[in-house]
Amino acid sequence: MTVNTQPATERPDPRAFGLPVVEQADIPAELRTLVGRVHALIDTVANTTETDPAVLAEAAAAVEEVTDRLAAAPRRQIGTMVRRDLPDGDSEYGTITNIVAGDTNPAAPPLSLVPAAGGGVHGEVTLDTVYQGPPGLVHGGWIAALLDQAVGTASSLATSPGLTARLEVNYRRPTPLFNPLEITAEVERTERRKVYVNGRIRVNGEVTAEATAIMVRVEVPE
Ligand SMILES: CCCCCCCCCC(=O)SCCNC(=O)CCNC(=O)[C@H](O)C(C)(C)COP(=O)(O)OP(=O)(O)OC[C@H]1O[C@@H](n2cnc3c(N)ncnc32)[C@H](O)[C@@H]1OP(=O)(O)O
Repeated sequence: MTVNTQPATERPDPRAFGLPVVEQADIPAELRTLVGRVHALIDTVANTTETDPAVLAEAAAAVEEVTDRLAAAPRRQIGTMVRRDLPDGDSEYGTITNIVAGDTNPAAPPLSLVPAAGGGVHGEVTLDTVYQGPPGLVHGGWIAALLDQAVGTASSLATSPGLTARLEVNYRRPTPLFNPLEITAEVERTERRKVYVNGRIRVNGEVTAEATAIMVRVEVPE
């Protein structure tokens, strides 16, 4: 039982599987601004107390008009990947619309995970009411989603990309909205294609949720 690390150069290039790759640096700043404003729109619509039918109808028409204008351009191919440079000089691929970490997904927080000094990955994210479950708290499914992303990224960077076969989440304390969530994960051991990974979310240094996972590395045809 050893932790087998694999250099980034041996990771499969998504283009070999017919998946387009976008360089993160090539995503237009204006698209990033649009993504941020649409996220703010989601949060605002979810929380508005506006009841004037005329105001609401006008807003819906304005959103429809913008949607139609953007829909005039072709949609991205499903499975489009983004290549990101990491601070340690390594790089990673992720799906560009990933619901947790996707650069162009307005519904994503987004969570950015980078290699941690002591091994594994870490990231920080603050969630608004878009992710609310119980009053003032992060939805349990979203806690699992954050942890799934963290264990998946830790496994991918330490070995090679895989799919989550098993994810067990222990919800120890409520995870609050509007507080920085510190997310960490690291590989414990590998057995053939199975990668055993642990992850956790901390708020003010206290663990609110932790996960154990088995990732199964995808087989890359020779
Ligand atoms: C930088 C990029 C970072 C990306 C991060 C992304 C994070 C997000 C990750 C996800 O959300 S993935 C989406 C959710 N997961 C899935 O949809 C996976 C669905 N399941 C499958 O596709 C297959 O079941 C799976 C690929 C997991 C395994 O099928 P395989 O046919 O490839 O594996 P196989 O059955 O040959 O088993 C290989 C080993 O894994 C073990 N295994 C398979 N499924 C298991 C399971 N469910 N639990 C425990 N072990 C399992 C199996 O016993 C065996 O162990 P041994 O080597 O000891 O014989």
